[in-house]
Amino acid sequence: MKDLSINLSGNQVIKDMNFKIQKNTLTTFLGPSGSGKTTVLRAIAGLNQKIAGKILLDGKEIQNLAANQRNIGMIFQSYALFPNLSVFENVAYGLRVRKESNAVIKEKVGAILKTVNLQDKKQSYPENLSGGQKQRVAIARAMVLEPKILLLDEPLSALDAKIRIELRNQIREYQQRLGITMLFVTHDQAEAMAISDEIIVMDNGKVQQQGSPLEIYKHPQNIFMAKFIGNHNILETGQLRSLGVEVAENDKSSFIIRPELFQTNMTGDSDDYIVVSGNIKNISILGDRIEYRLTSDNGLELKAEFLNQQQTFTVGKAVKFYVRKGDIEKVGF
Ligand SMILES: Nc1ncnc2c1ncn2[C@@H]1O[C@H](COP(=O)(O)OP(=O)(O)OP(=O)(O)O)[C@@H](O)[C@H]1O
Repeated sequence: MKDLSINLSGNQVIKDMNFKIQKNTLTTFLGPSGSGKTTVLRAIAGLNQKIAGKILLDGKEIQNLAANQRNIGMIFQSYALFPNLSVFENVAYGLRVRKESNAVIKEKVGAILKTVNLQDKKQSYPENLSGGQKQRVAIARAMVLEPKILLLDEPLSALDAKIRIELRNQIREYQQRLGITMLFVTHDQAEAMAISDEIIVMDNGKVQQQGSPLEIYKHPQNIFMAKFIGNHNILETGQLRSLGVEVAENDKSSFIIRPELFQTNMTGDSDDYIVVSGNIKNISILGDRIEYRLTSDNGLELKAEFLNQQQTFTVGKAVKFYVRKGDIEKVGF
């Protein structure tokens, strides 16, 4: 994608975006509502009227091709199945349009229904399927055409939490097993982290950062990223100095301490740690973890998270928490 800009009704919704995705990987667009994720996906699929910039697929420019000449598949949140066609015929539809023979259709549809574990539903109609099954039909219908890239726009958001997790893992498994290039849109961080090779974080029509889930979590490039991904404590220079960390007084950076990096004991050389003494102000049980909000003796409000099997504290208790100096991440603006 080179210098992509898109105006919708006079609004510049996408602003000079540049990014690359690798073949046979799963890349996710992650960003707040309105950041432009769907607009970029539609541009790749050829569903936007007018764009500026270049879209290259396998080194060839495709931005001027009609949608049906791009060999790109797209899956939406609403499954968009044909209600009057069986599961088999829904999946076979695109192959029939391509005038494939009945023998080829039978073989390809059979194989893909096996992949998505719906062989025994091939005669069923969409109204008799669960939401997760309908979405698997939609995925099979797109995959059977062997698109060069499969675009998935919030495909799981209509499903309940448990099915959503199951299906996201299945999508990742199909992608890896069949070696498909997928571009997935979500605003759910956990979903993006769980299934992606790479995440492209968007805000306000621009790429904020692209990298592996671990890279973007551990090394946010700017303050937006630090705030957007995961839970965080953000300290300014003076606040960090008040905890005894040597930082130049005129350093304008911000410093991030992820709450889960606090420890209740030092496990190495004490010179490598900062010590935060304070009192527990508030406790939130997060399920597998507990979040403590504490007020430090020098007046900072900080969050610390621990697995809940570890030692637990009560509100008002005086505590000492430790964090490795090397775990404090410095970020620019
Ligand atoms: N047809 C349109 N005319 C004018 N502005 C539009 C149009 N469609 C979308 N927009 C604006 O473009 C911006 C990006 O929209 P887009 O749907 O791509 O965001 P998104 O990141 O996919 O959001 P969501 O997660 O809510 O689906 C939004 O500010 C939206 O209001």
